[in-house]
Amino acid sequence: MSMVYIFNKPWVGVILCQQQLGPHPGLTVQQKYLDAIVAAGAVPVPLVHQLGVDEQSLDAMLARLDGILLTGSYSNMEPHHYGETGEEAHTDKGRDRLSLRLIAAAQTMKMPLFGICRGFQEMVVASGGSLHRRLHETGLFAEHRENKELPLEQQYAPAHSITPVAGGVLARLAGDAELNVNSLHMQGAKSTGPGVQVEATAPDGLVEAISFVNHPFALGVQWHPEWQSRENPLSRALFDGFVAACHDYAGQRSRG
Ligand SMILES: N[C@@H](CCC(=O)NCCCC(=O)O)C(=O)O
Repeated sequence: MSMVYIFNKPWVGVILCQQQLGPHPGLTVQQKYLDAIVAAGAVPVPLVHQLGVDEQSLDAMLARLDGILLTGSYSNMEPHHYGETGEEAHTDKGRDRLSLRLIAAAQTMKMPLFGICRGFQEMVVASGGSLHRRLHETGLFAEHRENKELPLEQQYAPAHSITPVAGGVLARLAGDAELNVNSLHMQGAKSTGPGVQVEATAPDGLVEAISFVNHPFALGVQWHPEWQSRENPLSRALFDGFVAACHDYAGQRSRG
C-alpha cells in the first residue's frame, strides 16, 4: 500500500433523501449518519439523486469511492420494485432509482456496502427479495415501529434482541451471542433472493440483517447503529468493520 494512501481516509458515498425545504425540493441526510462515518475514520460524500439518471456521472463518482452507505429514511420503497401494486403514502422515487443502481454497482465492483433500515430493505429488494409493507397488520410479528411521541433517546433505545447466525459476517464482527437493537420501521423483509445470507433474526422470526455472499463486505441491518454509534459496542464494531473493508478496497484500487 502506498505511503500516500496510508494517511488518507476512505471516501464513503452516502445516499441522500428528497425533502421539501420550504417551497423548494431538497436533498438531505440526517447528521447522525455523517457523524458515524466520520467517527469511524472515513470521509462522507453526498450522493445526489441525479446520479441515478446520469450513468457517466455515476461511473465517475464510483471510480472515486471506497464504500457506500445507504441510510434509513421515513419514506418507503415504491412497491412495484418488488412486484406489488398500489401506492405508498411517502415514497422517494429518486432515492429508489439511485439506491438500486448503487447496490448493483457495489455487487459488480465488490465495493463495500452498508445498508441501514431503508437501506437494508433496498438491499433485500435489489437482490430479488420482497417486503412486508405493514408488519403490524400481518398478525405475524411483534411491534417494530417506534412511538414517535417519545423523545428520540427513547425511540432509538434497544427494543428487541437479535441472534446473529453463527459463522456469518455479523457474527464475525460482533460475536454470535444475542444482542439488543433498536427498532424504527413499519416494513420488513418478506422474502430474500438468491445470493443473500440471512445474518440475524428477531425473536418473532423477522429477518433483521443480511449480507451478499461472494462479497467482501455487503451488510444490511434493519436497526440503527448510527444512533450514538461510538457508545454502543455493536454499532462501533459494524462501522469499524465497514470502514476497514473500505480501506482494503481503496488499497486494492490504488494498486490498480
Ligand atoms: N420507511 C421504512 C424504513 C424505516 C426507516 O428507515 N426508518 C428510519 C427513519 C429515521 C432514521 O433514519 O433514523 C419502514 O418504515 O420500514
